[in-house]
Amino acid sequence: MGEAPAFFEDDLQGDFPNGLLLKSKGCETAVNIGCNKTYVIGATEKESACTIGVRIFDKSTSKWVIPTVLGTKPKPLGGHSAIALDEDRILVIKGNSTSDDCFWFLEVNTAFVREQKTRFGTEVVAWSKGVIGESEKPIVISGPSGVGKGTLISKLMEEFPSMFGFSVSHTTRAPRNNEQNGVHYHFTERSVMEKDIKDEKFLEFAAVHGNLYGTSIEAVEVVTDRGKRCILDIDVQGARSVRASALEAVFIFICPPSFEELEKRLRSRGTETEEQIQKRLRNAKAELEQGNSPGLFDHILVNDDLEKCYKNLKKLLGLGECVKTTKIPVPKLVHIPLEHTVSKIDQKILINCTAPKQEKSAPNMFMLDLSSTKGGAPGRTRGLSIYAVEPSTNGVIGSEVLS
Ligand SMILES: Nc1nc2c(ncn2[C@@H]2O[C@H](COP(=O)(O)OP(=O)(O)O)[C@@H](O)[C@H]2O)c(=O)[nH]1
Ligand SMILES: Nc1ncnc2c1ncn2[C@@H]1O[C@H](COP(=O)(O)OP(=O)(O)O)[C@@H](O)[C@H]1O
Repeated sequence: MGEAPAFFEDDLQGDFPNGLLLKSKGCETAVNIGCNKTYVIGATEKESACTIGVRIFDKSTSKWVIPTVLGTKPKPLGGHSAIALDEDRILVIKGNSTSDDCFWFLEVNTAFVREQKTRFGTEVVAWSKGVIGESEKPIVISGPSGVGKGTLISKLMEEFPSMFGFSVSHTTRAPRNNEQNGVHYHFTERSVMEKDIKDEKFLEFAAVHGNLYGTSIEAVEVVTDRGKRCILDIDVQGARSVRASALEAVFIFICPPSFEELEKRLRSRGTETEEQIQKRLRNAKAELEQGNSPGLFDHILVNDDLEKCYKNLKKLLGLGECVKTTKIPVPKLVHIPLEHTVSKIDQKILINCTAPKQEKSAPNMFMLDLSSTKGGAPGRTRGLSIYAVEPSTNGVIGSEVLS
């Protein structure tokens, strides 16, 4: 086990209060959670190899513990501050970065982390990136092979390119002639995908028609980070897993007008061998039955006439005839300098930026409101809002909403 950093060794003797930023030296911060645990977050070795590691000092045993770290980590930090929000989460603010990448949550005792502790039999921590503002719920589209899911999704993305983004799944099946890696699917080896599943990189996965398919957490996040509404084309088993996950979504099942029509479409597409068609038709029977499972899908659409079905799909997504396709405005970016201090006031964090290079006119105090955050590891923590605030003699006055 590594030695305690010099600054920290001294502090361990002292009795420091819970829930406050303690000290930051180089790339490390130490935060107390409860009576017994201190989380040290930051660079492990040299500055150049600055990877954000996490170590836990257990005061009851006087031992260091290296936890299993889950979730997408923040990119190496030059410096950061950290503050305990409660017994469950630590807020980490990256210095010298903008508000689209500076707020991170290290979950230490959330429901997800507790579940993973039982699973791994180790200490577990999980990263979740904080995202400013709300985003609309992802849309899960399921239905048997050949029913027209891909066709409907393509129409939606063509008509509303700035509004929707497709979650690119991973699959072990071979690409079809017209399919591009990274666009239609991430085509991957089974062993690689199995390892990634083990490493908790997937939101859901299923074996479908003899191949593995899965939605990586990253696939959904790259879409939502761009401010777009994410569309997932996944099978019924996958839909069930997403329903059980922390991801809130709208679930739509697409039905064919008849089994004969489904077979006709599958054949006319001409992308499968006869054997593959037979397998897909056998599976379609079970999928159609499961599509009607109570509580699984929010909407069922019959894809008989394509235009009619597309119109109904748009209607249930709240896209009337005259919906504008203008870009959703990107929230104004706030720059948090390397030098800043943080303090906690209820569910709000006051960030005081003291960088000398700040423009005179630029605000240097911000309030980060966490009261309506949703989600969390294994995905993003959403719903943060940030305001510029001005200090006054009797507290904080005047605020400007930035997002
Ligand atoms: N669970 C799950 N199913 C997926 C995923 N991606 C695709 N599928 C489903 O896998 C099935 C087969 O997909 P594909 O091989 O592209 O064939 P197609 O549906 O006939 O076009 C379909 O039901 C898809 O909805 C995924 O990431 N997870
Ligand atoms: N409403 C419809 N009427 C007739 N053909 C359709 C309809 N919707 C889709 N198709 C066709 O059926 C085939 C299968 O559609 P596709 O979108 O690939 O299905 P899925 O993605 O569900 O497997 C395609 O050739 C497509 O052009």
